[in-house]
Amino acid sequence: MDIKKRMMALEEAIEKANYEYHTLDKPTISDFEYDLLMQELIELESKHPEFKSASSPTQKVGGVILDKFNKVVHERPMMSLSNAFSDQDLLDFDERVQKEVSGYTYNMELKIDGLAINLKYIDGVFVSASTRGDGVVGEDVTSNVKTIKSLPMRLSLPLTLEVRGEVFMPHKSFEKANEERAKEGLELFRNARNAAAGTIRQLDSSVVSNRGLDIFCYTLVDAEKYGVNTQSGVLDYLSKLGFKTNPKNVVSKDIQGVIHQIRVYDELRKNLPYDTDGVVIKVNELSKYQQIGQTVKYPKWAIAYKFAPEEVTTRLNAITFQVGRTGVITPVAELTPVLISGSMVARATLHNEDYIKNLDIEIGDEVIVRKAGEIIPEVVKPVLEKRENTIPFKMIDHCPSCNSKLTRTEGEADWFCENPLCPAQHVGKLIHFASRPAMNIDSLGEKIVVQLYEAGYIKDFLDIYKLKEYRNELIELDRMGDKKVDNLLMAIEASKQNSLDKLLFGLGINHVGAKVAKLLLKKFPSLEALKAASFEALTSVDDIGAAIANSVIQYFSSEYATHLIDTLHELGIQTSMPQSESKTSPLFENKTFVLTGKLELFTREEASSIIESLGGKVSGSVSKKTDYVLAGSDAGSKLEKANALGVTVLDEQTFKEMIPSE
Ligand SMILES: NC(=O)c1ccc[n+]([C@@H]2O[C@H](COP(=O)([O-])OP(=O)(O)OC[C@H]3O[C@@H](n4cnc5c(N)ncnc54)[C@H](O)[C@@H]3O)[C@@H](O)[C@H]2O)c1
Ligand SMILES: [Zn+2]
Repeated sequence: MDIKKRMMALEEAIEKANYEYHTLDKPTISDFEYDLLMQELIELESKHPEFKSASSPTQKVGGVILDKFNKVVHERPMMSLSNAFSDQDLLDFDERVQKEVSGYTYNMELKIDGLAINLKYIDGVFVSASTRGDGVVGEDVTSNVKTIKSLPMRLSLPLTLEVRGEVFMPHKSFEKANEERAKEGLELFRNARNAAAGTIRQLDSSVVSNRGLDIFCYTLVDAEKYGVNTQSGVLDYLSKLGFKTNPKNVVSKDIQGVIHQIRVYDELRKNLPYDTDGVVIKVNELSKYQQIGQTVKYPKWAIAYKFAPEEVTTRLNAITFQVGRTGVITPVAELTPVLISGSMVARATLHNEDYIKNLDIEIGDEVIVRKAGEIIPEVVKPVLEKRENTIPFKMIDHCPSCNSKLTRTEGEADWFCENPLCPAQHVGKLIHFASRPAMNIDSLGEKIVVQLYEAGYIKDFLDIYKLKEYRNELIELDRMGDKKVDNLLMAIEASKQNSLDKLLFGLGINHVGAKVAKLLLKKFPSLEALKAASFEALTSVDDIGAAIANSVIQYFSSEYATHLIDTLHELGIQTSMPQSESKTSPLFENKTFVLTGKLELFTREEASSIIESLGGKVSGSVSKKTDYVLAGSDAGSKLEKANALGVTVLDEQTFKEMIPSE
């Protein structure tokens, strides 16, 4: 296997997951799967540092910051935690700590599955709250956090301080929120963490106040300034000041004690009224932190032990089939609903035909289902001892949507519907096209796509742009009305201005993910140029291999592609990158930039797209490989690091002057 390709594929998969999880609050893979991808990438990077990219997700904290909130620069970065999955990982962690310091103990806390929030108090009065964001810049969510009843508005002492904690949604609130959403016909929250994150990042505070969020606080920034010397002491002190802290923390004198206590926590957590996804182990003595140090992403004096996914037994009542946008058929287990890790599960993936056959799963079996604070639960195996009156599984041979005969290529696991007119595939493609990372037509969600498709208004995404001719008819549709239709039409018109890489990604060409779309357009800055590109020309682009090239050629040689390009012209949708964007500049070409602080002349997106369009790269963290750091006001640790490494720091004015004029 080509290691470099694998690393790039991992990066792309992790970045997609990060975006869906941290920005959209709508993950599509489980935390368990995510952690596996991340572990694999970390391992490959340590074996092949030559292939490690400066912008690797292993070097970055969390997500993108939403524009709808004001931005807040954290005076002290809000970091992530490194992970442990086994006793051995914990022993290794302890060994690393021992190399740096001695005479320490460990404080253990439940890892609450919510989102980290930074709280500021001045003279004992609550003033503001922000999300972690990318660790350096977060979102101002003061008015939403204010609605949390257990958060003290005034402390028992008139202190000025910064406290951090986890905002979470207790199971009761989660169930109530989903009941209400079900009544209103809204999409359900997938789990309590996503519900909490989605709630905190929504604009209407009155909605937030009804959602029953709660908070456990665990960090006091610069605690030693307040005469506190241990992490367990921080928890006591915070509690005295009036903060809610989690009472289950335990101090352990060594790593053996930690390993023992984790077993206790794993039992205990099953009966808690909120989700936990692990245990956070921190060196207890704060004075040792500096000596032990930190990486760009996490402190070395703490680690998060992640619990193995929770497994539950239930009955498999039926197996149904889903058709994806590429025509792939996925068997789905229809289960007797059970509560797993705090959410009700009624369906789980069975992956493919071989998975079911290899595990010997039959309809009517009691099955073990796994889910760890996560999204798509999976059937782990049947309980064979309990088998009674089951029906053997038989793979279907015709598409459940269009009834075409299914095909399966030798050596591959999946069955496909290859009918280009298959309705289920069309709907899947339309949903993908409108999704945020693609054309970002916010008001064109899954339900509306299905509705418009079934009513015959959109068959193909080009039809989306013709919807405005049917305004009056659309208003008459169920659950529509003029306001909704006008919003929809406006969002559609606005999407015409998107840069071409979003459109190219939205086309859903096999192997052309968001990152590959950008790479391709750098060299071939229009759909016409892509259509004309030869196999050799395509594969001459760094990181573009034969599979991608073949897939692009196949797509653009179809009659449909010619029709597509013509129609896009007629509709007034860009099929080429703006002129200036396709020029490169020697000052930018192959240079790596890092942005930090508050920019005034440009938004971060503008600065990034200027850099990328001129041939440069934008990375999230400063390293020796960084060429320039563009620093706005209030720049923090990245600026310090740049200075320490001798990286050139630009102010905005200088940066502006570097941009070639037309
Ligand atoms: N499913 C997906 O698609 C997807 C995508 C991205 C991330 N994730 C999940 O998020 C994780 C990575 O996110 P991360 O960078 O926030 O790391 P993390 O969740 O592993 O650990 C850091 C976070 O733990 C939280 N925390 C809870 N209790 C704490 C305590 N007592 N003390 C200190 N911190 C505490 C804080 O919010 C802190 O920011 C992944 O391991 C995965 O589980 C999932
Ligand atoms: Zn079909």
